[in-house]
Amino acid sequence: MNKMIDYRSQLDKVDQQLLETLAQRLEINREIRRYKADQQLPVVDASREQELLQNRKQYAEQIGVDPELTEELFKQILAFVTK
Ligand SMILES: C=C(O[C@@H]1C=C(C(=O)O)C=C[C@H]1O)C(=O)O
Repeated sequence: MNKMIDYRSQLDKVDQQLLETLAQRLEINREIRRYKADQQLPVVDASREQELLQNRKQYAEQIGVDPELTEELFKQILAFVTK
């Protein structure tokens, strides 16, 4: 049981880091949204998104993370930040 408490405490810490990293990304997205509005640029850049998804999947594979999970995760983030 001590082992489970230790594992869960490790997960709590990693999840906190994940959320803090997500918060950083979303803040950059907010700045880009303001910049694009000022410059009258379109919110979505489909070719950048395709390139990003390929890069993230490739890097995920390199470090042993499932590429499909990675694709799903980034598609969700991209849909959220461009809606
Ligand atoms: C941030 C941008 O705007 C949108 C959001 C993206 C992102 O969050 O990575 C990528 C492409 C765009 O659809 C950008 O053009 O770089």
